[in-house]
Amino acid sequence: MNKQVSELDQGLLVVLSGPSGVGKGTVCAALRERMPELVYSVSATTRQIRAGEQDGVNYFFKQKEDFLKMIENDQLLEWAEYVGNYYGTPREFVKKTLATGKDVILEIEVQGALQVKQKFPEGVFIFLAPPDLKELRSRIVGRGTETEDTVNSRMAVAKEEIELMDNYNYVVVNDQVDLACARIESIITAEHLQKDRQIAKYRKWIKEV
Ligand SMILES: Nc1ncnc2c1ncn2[C@@H]1O[C@H](COP(=O)(O)OP(=O)(O)OP(=O)(O)O)[C@@H](O)[C@H]1O
Ligand SMILES: Nc1nc2c(ncn2[C@@H]2O[C@H](COP(=O)(O)O)[C@@H](O)[C@H]2O)c(=O)[nH]1
Repeated sequence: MNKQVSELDQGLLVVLSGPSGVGKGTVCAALRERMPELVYSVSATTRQIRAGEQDGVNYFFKQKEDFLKMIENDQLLEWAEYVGNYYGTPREFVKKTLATGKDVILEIEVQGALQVKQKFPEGVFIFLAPPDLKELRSRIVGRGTETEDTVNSRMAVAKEEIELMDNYNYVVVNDQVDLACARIESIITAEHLQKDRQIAKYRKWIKEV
């Protein structure tokens, strides 16, 4: 693990959230190619592994008992039950990575994002939005991973999630993957330049001189 930095130089916690099928995974993967320094937090889940997914890469796939133990032992920064499965962010990895000055990105659903906001209001909360709901359904269906029932459940949750957009700092429409990535990259760059973060550092230096 890299050296720890002072509290003022900690990395940014970027939370990319939004309805299932909007393209969080796709945009996040493209963003990590553009910004290889951005560290992706691998979540834990109890859902079944999909074809092409790898344990420890896409998710840490857990039995329900093991996931519940992680909750009991306070090992998760946030967790949520989503359409019949549990999902959560391992706390220690995020904490340690931010402490080395690196930015971390979480790709999570809305209940979890709101929990992170409570605990970590200085994070950057980005809602990835679909161009419209018809396109959202066609992306979930087009991915070919869900039954008709789970498509309907995910769409029902999506409508509730869109109502919660107001809790985020930014809304980025994922009309085209490269455009969405460019918008998110600009947000991250701007957040690093945000004046309160800069002022705190200069004040510390002035005190030290
Ligand atoms: N801008 C886009 N235009 C068209 N299709 C897209 C776009 N972004 C993503 N997709 C497609 O939409 C589908 C869903 O994308 P993806 O799996 O990344 O969504 P997600 O938000 O991560 O979903 P989940 O939350 O369920 O994991 C995929 O088939 C992906 O290729
Ligand atoms: N609250 C959390 N939500 C998470 C986490 N990891 C992923 N997710 C979200 O769950 C849904 C469903 O994901 P899928 O892989 O089954 O399609 C989706 O919105 C993910 O973003 C997490 O750690 N916490």
